[in-house]
Amino acid sequence: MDNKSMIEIKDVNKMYQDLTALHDVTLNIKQGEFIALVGMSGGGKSTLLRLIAGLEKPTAGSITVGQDNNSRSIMRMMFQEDRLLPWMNVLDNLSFGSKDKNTKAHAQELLDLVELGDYADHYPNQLSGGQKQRVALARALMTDPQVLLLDEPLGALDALTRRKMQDLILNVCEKQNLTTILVTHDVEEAARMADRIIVMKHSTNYYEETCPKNRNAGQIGIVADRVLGEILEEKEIQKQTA
Ligand SMILES: Nc1ncnc2c1ncn2[C@@H]1O[C@H](COP(=O)(O)OP(=O)(O)OP(=O)(O)O)[C@@H](O)[C@H]1O
Repeated sequence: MDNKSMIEIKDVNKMYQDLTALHDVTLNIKQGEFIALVGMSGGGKSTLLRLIAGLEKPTAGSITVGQDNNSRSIMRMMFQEDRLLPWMNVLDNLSFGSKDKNTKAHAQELLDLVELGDYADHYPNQLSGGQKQRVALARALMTDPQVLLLDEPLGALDALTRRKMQDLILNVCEKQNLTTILVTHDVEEAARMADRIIVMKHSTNYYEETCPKNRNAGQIGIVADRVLGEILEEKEIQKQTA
């Protein structure tokens, strides 16, 4: 693994009985890079994320995360549902399980980072969907991860809140220099947020699109259209081979 690589995925295959969920995936993800995984339903996005997280093992190939062997501890995952504990206030949700006296101060810093500094003593049922997701993001950052895995975290939010969350996540990832992998169904979200978009495919193993830096709305639209074109083409190929 070279110095700047954070995640190396080499010739990865994943079978579930006789179903091929992933076929020969090779990807090199650099430290600080923001990757979006998109593609047809069933294309293997969540499978790849689970393999990277170490929740499942590849059938063949290898995945290396970080520069040392203790790689799993540097990753945190965030899901569509916030998974907060309803009987604990926001601060306790973040500091739960730790006896370190600095933990609450760290939790408060992270709440400030996600713009919820004044909500430490609120309970989850007193928060909006977007606020709960911001708490979930702060909680994911409690152990100072280097890699953030996001499985459709904004899927349940309305369009305006979703847009605000996209900016907030980008801001947080940049400030914390996180390597981030986002699974999303929304090609525009991918085109807005990612440095690189990976379209998961079965006909070939994947298609890749590098996004321009400091992109404007027009460029986001062009990238989103191109990515959508790739997904539709894959859908057509699958229809013909079915
Ligand atoms: N635990 C499992 N057991 C058997 N098959 C599975 C399992 N997990 C995933 N699969 C299959 O692997 C393929 C890829 O699934 P995966 O959930 O990774 O796709 P996805 O791209 O994330 O889909 P979606 O966009 O619908 O969430 C699918 O055909 C799915 O049915």
